[in-house]
Amino acid sequence: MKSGIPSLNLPADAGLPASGTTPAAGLQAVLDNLDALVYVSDFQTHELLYMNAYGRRTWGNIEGRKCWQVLQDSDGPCSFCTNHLLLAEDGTPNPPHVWEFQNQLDNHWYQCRDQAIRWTDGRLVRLEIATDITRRKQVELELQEAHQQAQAAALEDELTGLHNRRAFYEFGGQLLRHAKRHASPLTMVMMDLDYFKQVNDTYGHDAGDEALRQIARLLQNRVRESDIVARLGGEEFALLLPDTTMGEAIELTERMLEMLNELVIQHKGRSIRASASFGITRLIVGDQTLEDLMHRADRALYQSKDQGRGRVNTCSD
Ligand SMILES: Nc1nc2c(ncn2[C@@H]2O[C@H](COP(=O)(O)OP(=O)(O)OP(=O)(O)O)[C@@H](O)[C@H]2O)c(=O)[nH]1
Repeated sequence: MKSGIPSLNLPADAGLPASGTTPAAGLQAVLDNLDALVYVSDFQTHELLYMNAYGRRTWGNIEGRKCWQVLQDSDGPCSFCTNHLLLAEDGTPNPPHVWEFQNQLDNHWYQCRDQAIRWTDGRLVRLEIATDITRRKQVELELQEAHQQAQAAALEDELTGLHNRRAFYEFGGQLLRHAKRHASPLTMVMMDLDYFKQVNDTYGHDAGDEALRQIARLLQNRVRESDIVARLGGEEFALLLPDTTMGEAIELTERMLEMLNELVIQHKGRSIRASASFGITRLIVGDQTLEDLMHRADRALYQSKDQGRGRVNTCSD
């Protein structure tokens, strides 16, 4: 089929340049000078019936070719084809469908207005008008990325890379709701380093920071991917362990204490040792919020401190 639109049969008073040109030639000039792709394809066969100069410059010749061959270089109709959205159930045209997508051939982003129209021979065909929105899309994507980074940063403890207090509440709340809904076990471990002030006073604040980083790594390496490890602030850490019974949590915590006691932190040629006190609790009937568990875990933690530090206590009611 020949490209072009001379057969649109527009009336002479169609509001197009009149002097020295036909309406069809004027319309052709308008379409070929548009800063947008305009094409028409057959609904059934996908054969391209028309493409303006903008489209042909980018995607080439359309003679005897289908839209998916010219515009996407694919082996068959595109999975994202919108043809089915352009006609109502009774077969009449729907209002234009407007959407955005990235073209596989030139990698540009386009805003597309797709519409079913009557072609010159009376059949309904697909008309698409697509404008290049790549620059706007790039800005949008950069903003989105910056937003995601800011969101991630807002949930991360800057010193250790663990979750921060805010993330602990946010993700912990989700784990709590899940555990309550499925009646599955959930345990919480609170940990507070012992005599950490002495580490700072003896070795300096930098050394204290390094100790916090290495201890954070030790905790993170001991837990499962589904567990939450957070630095709540200062030298206080918390773990939330889904699908973990009290017995399993005690075993894990005692192992952590052992490893912590064995850990030798090297900083500027000096060896630093650390220890911690722990408090463990589990989800019990009646718990509504994360704070309910935190209060009990804290009680157990302070018992560990009172009893001389470097130990594990539990509180289940
Ligand atoms: N280096 C470093 N030190 C911190 C940080 N946050 C809190 N600290 C220190 O942690 C110490 C906490 O001291 P305390 O609350 O007295 O507790 P502690 O010395 O660990 O004693 P107990 O908890 O009673 O065993 C203080 O010296 C804080 O300055 C941090 O981000 N970096």
